[in-house]
Amino acid sequence: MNSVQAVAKSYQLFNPKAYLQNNYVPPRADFSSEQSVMCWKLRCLHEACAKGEIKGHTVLDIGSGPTIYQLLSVFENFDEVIMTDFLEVNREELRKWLKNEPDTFDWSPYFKHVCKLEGKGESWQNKEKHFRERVTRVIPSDIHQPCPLGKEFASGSVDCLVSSFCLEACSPDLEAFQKALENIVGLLNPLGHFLWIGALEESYYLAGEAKLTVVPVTEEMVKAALGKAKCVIREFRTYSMTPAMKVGVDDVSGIFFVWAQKRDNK
Ligand SMILES: C[S@@+](CC[C@H](N)C(=O)[O-])C[C@H]1O[C@@H](n2cnc3c(N)ncnc32)[C@H](O)[C@@H]1O
Ligand SMILES: O=[N+]([O-])c1ccc2c(c1)CN[C@@H](CO)C2
Repeated sequence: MNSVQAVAKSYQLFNPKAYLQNNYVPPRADFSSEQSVMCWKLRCLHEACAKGEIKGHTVLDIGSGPTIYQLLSVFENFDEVIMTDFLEVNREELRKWLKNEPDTFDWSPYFKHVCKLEGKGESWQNKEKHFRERVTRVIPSDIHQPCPLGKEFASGSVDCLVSSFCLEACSPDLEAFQKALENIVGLLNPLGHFLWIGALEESYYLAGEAKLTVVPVTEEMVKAALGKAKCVIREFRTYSMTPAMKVGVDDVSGIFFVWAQKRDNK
């Protein structure tokens, strides 16, 4: 078994509901405090999307997991949203939520917060309804394949890429991290936009029975990786985890937010 296969094996124990409880409820998702890491992430995504440049037909989310927050500011500027993950348990969790089935995660605080950020007076129920309508596919992905979505998706077939906490959490080492970045950027049209959130200097995280190994990356390493992947950085922001945000489910030091654009291949 090679190192990529070992990572895939470790994910067999990944528990979506435990993962959501570890990271997407207070204190990390405390909407009463602007200092919470989730308020920071949603602010970064909102401010980048509010500039009006990030728009087109298809936005693709790589390594969605069981979460949707990463798309709540970007989705309205696109005709279709494609969500993807390596694990069927995560794709099933997303499908159940999209069909409004019982016993799924309550994302309403997130919709309320994004409506507040946008300040358009839109009801959160309306935004939630629109989101459910806009997600057209929930399909498998594997960032370690040259064609992460399989042969159907030719290179340069999407207008915007989103990925949050995936590349560093699924790559055994920096070389695999770099190759995975180039694999997913290959899906992006030239001049397409890339909204990327990730963990800084993290070596592990927990998701129920699963203890996942993370390749620790620094701000400089992420910036260098983007340059090698022929992406121009439009914005790079970081958040340092405060003691209140350190809840014992990982050893993450900080979070990065990148708005990047794929270079034109002319
Ligand atoms: C830390 S979770 C991130 C989930 C979500 N995007 C978020 O922001 O919390 C990492 C995700 O990557 C997925 N994953 C693991 N190996 C992968 C691979 N080879 N290709 C794509 N996704 C993978 C896992 O199933 C998991 O959902
Ligand atoms: O602070 N957070 O909001 C937050 C959310 C998700 C994740 C982290 C931190 C750190 N670990 C990653 C997996 O590598 C997942």
